[in-house]
Amino acid sequence: MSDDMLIHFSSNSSNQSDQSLPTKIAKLEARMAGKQSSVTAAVSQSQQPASWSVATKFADTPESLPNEPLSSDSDDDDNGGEFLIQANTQKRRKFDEDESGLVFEHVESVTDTRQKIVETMDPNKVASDINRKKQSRGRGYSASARGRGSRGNDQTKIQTVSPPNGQLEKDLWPKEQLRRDDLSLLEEENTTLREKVGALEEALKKSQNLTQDLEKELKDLKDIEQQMKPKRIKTLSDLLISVSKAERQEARMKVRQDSLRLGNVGVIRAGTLISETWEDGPVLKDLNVQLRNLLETKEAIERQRKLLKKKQPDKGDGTDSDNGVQEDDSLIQDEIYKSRLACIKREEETILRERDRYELDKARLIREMKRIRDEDGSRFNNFQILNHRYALLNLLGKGGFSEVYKAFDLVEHRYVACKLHGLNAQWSEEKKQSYIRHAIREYNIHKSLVHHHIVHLWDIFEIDQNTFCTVLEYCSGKDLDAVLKATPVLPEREARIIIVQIFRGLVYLNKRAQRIIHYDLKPGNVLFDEFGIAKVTDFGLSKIVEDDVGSQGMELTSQGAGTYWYLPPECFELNKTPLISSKVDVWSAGILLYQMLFGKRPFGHDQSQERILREDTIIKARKVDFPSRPAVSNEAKDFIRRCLTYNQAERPDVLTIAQDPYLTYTKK
Ligand SMILES: Nc1ncnc2c1ncn2[C@@H]1O[C@H](COP(=O)(O)OP(=O)(O)OP(=O)(O)O)[C@@H](O)[C@H]1O
Repeated sequence: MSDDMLIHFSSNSSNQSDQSLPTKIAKLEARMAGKQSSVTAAVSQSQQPASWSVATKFADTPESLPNEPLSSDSDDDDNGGEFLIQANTQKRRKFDEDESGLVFEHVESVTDTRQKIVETMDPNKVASDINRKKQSRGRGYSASARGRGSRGNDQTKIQTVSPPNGQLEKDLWPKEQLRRDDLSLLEEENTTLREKVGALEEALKKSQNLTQDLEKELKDLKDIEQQMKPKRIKTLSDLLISVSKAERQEARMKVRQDSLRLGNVGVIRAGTLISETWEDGPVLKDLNVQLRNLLETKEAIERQRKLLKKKQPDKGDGTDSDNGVQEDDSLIQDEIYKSRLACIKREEETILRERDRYELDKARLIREMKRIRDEDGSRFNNFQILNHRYALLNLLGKGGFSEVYKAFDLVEHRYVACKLHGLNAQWSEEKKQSYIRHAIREYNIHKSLVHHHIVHLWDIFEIDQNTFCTVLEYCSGKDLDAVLKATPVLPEREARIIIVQIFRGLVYLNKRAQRIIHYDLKPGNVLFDEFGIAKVTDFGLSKIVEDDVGSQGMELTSQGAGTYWYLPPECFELNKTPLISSKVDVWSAGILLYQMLFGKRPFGHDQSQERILREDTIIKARKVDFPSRPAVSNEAKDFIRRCLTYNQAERPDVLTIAQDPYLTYTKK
């Protein structure tokens, strides 16, 4: 603040607009010089604080000025003024010193006063207020200083023109006047500031009250929210439950309707043995009847054609014209039979296609029936809320040791898939522990994976001694297994984009610091989200590739696990412990692509797992053959050949094959 004041003062002293003032004073002094003592001139001079700089300028050049007093006759001359000022130089210097001291006194007193005010005020608000005030005061002060300056000039004029009595005493008058002016100004400012401080304190008090009110309101709202939370959760889960119940009802109704058409599972008793068998529904029976009818018609027509051929007259019998007419007729008749046979063939093809569709519908129906039966038999089918946040809804499917439920995360407000791992109560403690260790290992691998083409694992928790749950990203689309059951052959374009996404996920697994071999890539482990994005899941058999693994790969410790149609020959090596690498996944992906394009697996398609092992099907899988239909591009076939390279050393690994042109898309 004192700096500020100094700036005012210095700017006040330097911003003198009336440069002619010293000249005027000098003239007056010169006029008076002859009649009055030089003291008067000094008084006039000292009354001009506003003209320091100019005075100093003059004082700086004393040698250029003559020393003798000038006559009043010559005082109209500008130079005359200069001479007089020169004569008063010493006095002026003294005044300058005094005035400077005075100014600094004022500055200090102003600084002190403002300091006291500041101390009584709120530091932040007041600081800004004072800043604002400083600026306005700065402006005001300058103006008043200028005002003072001009008043000083006026006084100078008055004094000069009609000097007051006792001129020597009047030497001190301007200083006193200045002090009084400043003091009254400061008092004025002080009062204003006090008023403002009062107003600010009032405002502060109000805002403090307001803050208190708002804090209380916030607390009340939080309390209400806390009270409402269980209600909200209840409402939400009730809604979810009613939707799920409706879905369950609809699913069962659809199964009932479909089974009326497609068939049902019946029970057969053979002594004490009860087994289930599929009983075809009327749709298949109808189709079969139609096929049989068509076959009978076809046979009848064939018979007619044979008869016609027999009836055809030998050439040369009868008249030419008769022969000609008969020949014409029989040709037409034969053409009619042929046309009818072609029509029957088309009808047959349509019915056969319908029968294929029936088989797919039947498989889907059996799958859905099984799901419903599993859901009905599940102990988690009564809409429980697990871990205080996951509302279990409907069963998605049942695996070897687990049930997967669609669920709703009441905290994150999103659908999830809850995989409930149940330990068999009959298992030994050792087996249970081994299963848990295995699941924890899977969890630890899976939870660290965050990628667009890998199903995300959100959570894991224990339900009871024999059950725990993993919470996964929910994929509302079908899995690839279900897709291929419904449509065994996919158009190449669709198959290609699926395999591209699977490789993206695999590349991610191989670019991490801790590389991972999935080891169980199969259609059931490729899921689709609502947008059709393919995601790899199930890391139950995955292997972490340790850093010190050699170029040939790591030892396969869990030989025998996995789904044999999709595993490469090295996994069936019996003479030594197999060494495996990401090339296992490359082989599996090649099988997947083949299956999507041709509707079957290239090796051991119709064989059971046990038969594949027994007959060394994969160990013999040295060459891949492609059916002639459906038509598939050579690029796709070459890519599959590269993936299914028998020799592990020659087969590309994931990062190498990821560069393959078949997996890259460029704008055409
Ligand atoms: N994240 C998920 N989102 C949606 N559906 C899922 C999810 N995970 C699994 N499913 C579905 O749940 C069903 C059972 O899955 P699970 O992984 O337990 O079965 P599986 O792979 O057939 O069995 P296993 O793991 O014993 O081989 C499958 O139909 C699968 O499509």
